[in-house]
Amino acid sequence: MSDPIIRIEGLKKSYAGGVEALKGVDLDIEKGEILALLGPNGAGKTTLISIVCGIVTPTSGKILVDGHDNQGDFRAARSMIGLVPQELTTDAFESVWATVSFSRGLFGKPRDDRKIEDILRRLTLWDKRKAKMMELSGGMKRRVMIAKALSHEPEILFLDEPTAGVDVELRRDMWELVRKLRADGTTIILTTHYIEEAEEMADRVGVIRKGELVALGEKKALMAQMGQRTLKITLDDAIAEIPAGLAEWGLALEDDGHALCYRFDTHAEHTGIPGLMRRLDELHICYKDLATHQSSLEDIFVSLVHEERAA
Ligand SMILES: Nc1ncnc2c1ncn2[C@@H]1O[C@H](COP(=O)(O)OP(=O)(O)OP(=O)(O)O)[C@@H](O)[C@H]1O
Repeated sequence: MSDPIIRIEGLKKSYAGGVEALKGVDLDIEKGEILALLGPNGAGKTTLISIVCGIVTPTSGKILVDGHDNQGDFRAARSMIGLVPQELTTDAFESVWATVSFSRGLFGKPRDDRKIEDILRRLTLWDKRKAKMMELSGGMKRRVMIAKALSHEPEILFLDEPTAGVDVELRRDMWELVRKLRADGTTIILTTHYIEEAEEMADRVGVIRKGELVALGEKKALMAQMGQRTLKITLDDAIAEIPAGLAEWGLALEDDGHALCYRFDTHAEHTGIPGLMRRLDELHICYKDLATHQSSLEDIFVSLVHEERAA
């Protein structure tokens, strides 16, 4: 495998108040991938992004962006990165065109109107180029934030909660846009609270909890590795409660008593399924369908966050 485009080593951050926002994160980000960082509020996602983008200083640790140390060689490292922050920060009285082209200048890139036009067209903002920021809808403002972040042609784009508070339609538009950017070769790191977003978009998913990266992997592998399966047994006749004779399987009664659900670990030596089927026969509980499904990323995420509460 080629060198990662971003290498994060032993990253720690303690804020002045004593909050340990990152407790030693190691993470390699591959060129061209979409990596989704999931985590509950306050897990440290924004801190991680802000340090990589040079907005927050780490307490310790090292970050290389395409081999450039983001402290020792900050300008080279930062020029490769575009950041779309959570907050929409633009000048209300500026036009879309000025906002985006000014941003390019900030990175010392020579003026290139064709490039700005190209970016605005890709983000379907061309028709709005003369509009003032304050005249735009929330969704358009978000697009301008992305256009700004792309204005200096970065190879890496960080999106901090790109779809927080946007409606479903706009969220799908954003996903489409992110896919297009990836197809053009941009590496994308996004943080999100929406599991659906990670499931839909990401090649790899990282879960951050209390300043630590507690899970990281290819989306499908992560689901297979951490997931459990559920066996759903659809009964001929509904039952009011789970018979005592089935207690050891810890079943759940669903669909108004028409289905029994059994969660099992795919990696366990004994799944418990043969015994369960025998017991159903013994109890004369007849069923008409059996189906299993893999637990979703959401199930995995909820169980990780649950561990946090239990800890
Ligand atoms: N400037 C700051 N000063 C002190 N503490 C901070 C500062 N910024 C963040 N924190 C704390 O660091 C921890 C991590 O915050 P961070 O914003 O990185 O989390 P997050 O995962 O991005 O959360 P969210 O999903 O809510 O955006 C939190 O406990 C937060 O209160």
